[in-house]
Amino acid sequence: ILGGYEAKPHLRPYMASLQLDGQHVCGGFLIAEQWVLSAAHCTEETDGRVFQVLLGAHSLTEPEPHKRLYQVRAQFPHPGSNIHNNKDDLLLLQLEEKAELNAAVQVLPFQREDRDVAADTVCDVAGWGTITHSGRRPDKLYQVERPVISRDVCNHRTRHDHTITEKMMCTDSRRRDTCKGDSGGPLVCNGVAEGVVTAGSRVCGNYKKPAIYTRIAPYAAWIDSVMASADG
Ligand SMILES: CC(C)CC(=O)Nc1cccc(-c2cccc(CN)c2)c1
Repeated sequence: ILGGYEAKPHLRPYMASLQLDGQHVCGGFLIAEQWVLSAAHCTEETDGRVFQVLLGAHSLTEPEPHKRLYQVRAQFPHPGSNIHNNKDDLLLLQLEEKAELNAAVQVLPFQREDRDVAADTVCDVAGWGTITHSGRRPDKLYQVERPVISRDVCNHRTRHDHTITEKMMCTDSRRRDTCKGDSGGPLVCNGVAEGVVTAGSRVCGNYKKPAIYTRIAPYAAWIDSVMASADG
């Protein structure tokens, strides 16, 4: 998160850190007791290894009462996701067991009504992604508030040049922005997860490249079907 600030500990009890060998790779969030939603492109540099999911954390390294690392039983990237574009950039992770819910571990509801969030709506996004242009990685969760910008503005030739589909949304990226390691985290508007951070042009804090999110509502049926099929 660029231009943001340290979050209040455990006020975002749905936040997950997707880790490999104890290293934070991407964000994610708890959408059901045994399910975390993240971004498919987070699996690009894992060469087939399965993530571990840290829940209940504020600091990535310090011991905290409700902090717990969960094994992942299965990972389900959206079938339409690919490395060449940001389309269908969603990843469902089934935990090895149901997460123990408590003050620091809670589910976040996601938007099921497929309607655009109005431009200028101020939403918030959090993550353990880089907090400086030089790539400094924080130990604590950071957050930032960002206004939604219209798809027309985001699709302007000088911005994302008509690559933003109706299943994506954008927020202003002037100075304050998402960055490497924030992918997979939720864009929360009025207490509901409306989007999932995607890397997009992989630049950060440049107003010409607004932050891009996969809108969740268009994928509600896919999410429900995967959870139902795998839960048995
Ligand atoms: C395997 C993956 C972690 C590789 C990857 O995603 N790299 C990477 C590099 C630079 C910026 C970003 C990035 C993320 C989220 C939002 C944005 C743009 N606001 C950029 C992402």
